[in-house]
Amino acid sequence: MKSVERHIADVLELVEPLDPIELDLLRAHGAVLAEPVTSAVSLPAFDNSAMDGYAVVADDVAAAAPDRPVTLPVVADIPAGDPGAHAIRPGMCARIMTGAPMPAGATAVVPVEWTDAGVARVAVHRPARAGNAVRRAGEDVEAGTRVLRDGVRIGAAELAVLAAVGRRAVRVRPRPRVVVLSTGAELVEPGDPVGPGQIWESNSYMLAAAVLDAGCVAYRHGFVADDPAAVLGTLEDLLVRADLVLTTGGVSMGAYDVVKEALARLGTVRFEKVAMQPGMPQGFGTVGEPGTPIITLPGNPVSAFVSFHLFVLPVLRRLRGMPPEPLPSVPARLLVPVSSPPGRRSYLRAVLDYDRGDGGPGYAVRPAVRQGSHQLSALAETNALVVVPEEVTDVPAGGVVEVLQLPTGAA
Ligand SMILES: Nc1nc2c(c(=O)[nH]1)N[C@H]1C(S)=C(S)[C@@H](COP(=O)(O)OP(=O)(O)OC[C@H]3O[C@@H](n4cnc5c(N)ncnc54)[C@H](O)[C@@H]3O)O[C@H]1N2
Ligand code: MOO
Repeated sequence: MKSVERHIADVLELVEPLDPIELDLLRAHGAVLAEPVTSAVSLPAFDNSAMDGYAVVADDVAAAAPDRPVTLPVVADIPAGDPGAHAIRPGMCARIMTGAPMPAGATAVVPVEWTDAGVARVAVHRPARAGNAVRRAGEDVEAGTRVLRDGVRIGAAELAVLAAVGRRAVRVRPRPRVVVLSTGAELVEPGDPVGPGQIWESNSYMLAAAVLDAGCVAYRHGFVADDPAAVLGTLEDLLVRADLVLTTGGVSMGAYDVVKEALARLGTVRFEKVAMQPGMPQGFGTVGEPGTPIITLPGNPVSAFVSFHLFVLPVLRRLRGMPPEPLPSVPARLLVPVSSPPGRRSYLRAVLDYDRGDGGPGYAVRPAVRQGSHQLSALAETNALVVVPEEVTDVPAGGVVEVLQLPTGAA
């Protein structure tokens, strides 16, 4: 059987990073920057006040005290947005608001709370040192410096930086578009009545959500019946909107395994067994012209879930122009013993938490009791996968295992 590593390497070969495009700021949210961003200007662009108060010459208020306030005439009123043509001389002050440009000659800002808030004249009852509550030009960003590097995911903070340096649009690798298609004659749309032998379809919902959580666009196609011609026809229709196609079901040894039957004929999709549990039957290749990558995941819901996180997530990262890293992993102490079939690497659904026992700082992990490939309820309660290597069949409680942390939500 094929190793997990070999399969990861093979599916990664399917894709290249998507070509960069120019997107307006809000549309760039969630995309990955495809250029380093340098600021043409300094931020702040001008010296300005950090507080609502009075711009003063610090020496003038050096001796101010509650019982000996210093009173100064207020010669200007400077709101934020003021073009900044004001100046003061020693013995004067200007009322100033947060973000307003410092008047020439002023060396400090006295917050309004340290004064009587006067309008024509103001009594200052606390000294302010030179530079107090003044934000200097360039102290955030100096003109000409790089503010964002190529390859970062554009989230809220990155959008703020882009807007603050005056960018309206930016060059990015867009969110990959992923079509999700389930197959199976037994599948019924959730909420619709189920007849004998039928089940409510869940894989396409799970995968569409996982795709969204991975920062991509998901098109859930629902499901097609167990008919190879229907599968091929549906795929052809969906390719126009896909950077990647994901299917579930129909890849094993069954007499009606339509995905395998339909795609094997094309000669561009390989079906293999990977030495893992769950997720053994896997397929990958391309469909259509010029060849849209396709990954065919097994139909058992837990198998599809685990396979997505091991194989599809790195592919999505590469499409986005990010390093195709695996899930983050940590060592953890097992709270219960586990077993695993020989020759296959097990991925056991588990709850990872801080070690609250005698294990000292670190993690402890409790695998779910229900580890069947069809047992979805346990999956919903877990946040991690315990890895039991191929050559290991038993690990006692207290043993240290590698644990993969599952994503917690939108990325
Ligand atoms: N003789 C063998 N039988 C099986 C083998 C094998 O090696 N030899 N492998 C088993 C393993 S492991 C897996 S995993 C499954 C994979 O089967 P398929 O990918 O062909 O999936 P299906 O047969 O279509 O379905 C399997 C199972 O999952 C349910 N299912 C499928 N799609 C959905 C969906 N969209 N939503 C919810 N549930 C779904 C389906 O009803 C079946 O119960 O094969 C084993 N058999
Ligand atoms: O390998 Mo299958 O994926 O166990 O159920």
